[in-house]
Amino acid sequence: MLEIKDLSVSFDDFTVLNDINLKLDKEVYIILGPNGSGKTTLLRAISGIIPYKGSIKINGVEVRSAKGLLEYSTNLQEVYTIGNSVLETAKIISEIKKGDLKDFFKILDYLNLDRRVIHKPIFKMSTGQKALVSLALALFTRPQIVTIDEPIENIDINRLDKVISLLRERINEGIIVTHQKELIKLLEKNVRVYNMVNGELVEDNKMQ
Ligand SMILES: Nc1ncnc2c1ncn2[C@@H]1O[C@H](COP(=O)(O)OP(=O)(O)OP(=O)(O)O)[C@@H](O)[C@H]1O
Repeated sequence: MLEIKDLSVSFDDFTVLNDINLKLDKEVYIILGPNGSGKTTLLRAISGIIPYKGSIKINGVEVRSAKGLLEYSTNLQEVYTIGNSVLETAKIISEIKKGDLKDFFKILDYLNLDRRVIHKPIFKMSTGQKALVSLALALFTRPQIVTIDEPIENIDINRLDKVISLLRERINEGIIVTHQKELIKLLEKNVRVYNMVNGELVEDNKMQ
C-alpha cells in the first residue's frame, strides 16, 4: 500500500506539488498532465530522492528514511547511478531486493536488447536503450509497488507490444506517468486516471 498525506514539494520558493493526498491499495493509477505540472516530481518524491514535506509511506514505512529497502521500484534513471555499469547496478539491486539476476537477463532478451550495452553506465546509452534498461531494472525483482515514468516514449515500434506486455504482467500496484493516453486502453487493466493540475491530482472519470 502506498499512502501519501499532505505532500508538498517546492523548489526555490516555487511550489510544484501542493498538498497531495493519495491512497493506493492494489490499484494502478495513470497520471496525465501538461509538461512541467509535477508528475515526475511526484515519482521522485515517492522514490525518496528529493526532500518533501508531509508523509509518503510504502507498506507503512516512511520512504525518506527507508530508501531502496522497500517492496518498491521505479524506472527513474537517476535512481540507477549505483555501480559503474548497468550490470553492477543490477547485481546490487538483486542483492538488496532479493531478486534473481537471471530475470534481468530474461527481460533484456525478451526486449531484444544487445546484452553488451549493460557493460556501460546508463548515461552512456541511447535514449531508447536507457528507457528499456531502466524498465528492466525496475521490474526484474517483481516489486509489489512500482512507479514508471513515460514507459512507451522513445520505444521503437517492434518493441512496443513487448513493453506493454511487461507492464501488463508485472504492474499490479503503482503509478504510471504518461502523455500517451492510448496506454490506458493498451494496458487492458482496471486503472484509475488522474490529471496533475497546478500541483494537485484530480481524478479523470471520462478517461476510464
Ligand atoms: N530539481 C529541480 N530544481 C528546480 N526546479 C525543478 C526541479 N525539478 C523539477 N523542477 C521544476 O518542477 C516543475 C515540475 O517538473 P516535473 O519534471 O515534475 O514535470 P512533469 O509534469 O513531469 O513534466 P513533463 O511532462 O514535461 O515531463 C517544473 O517547472 C520543473 O522546472
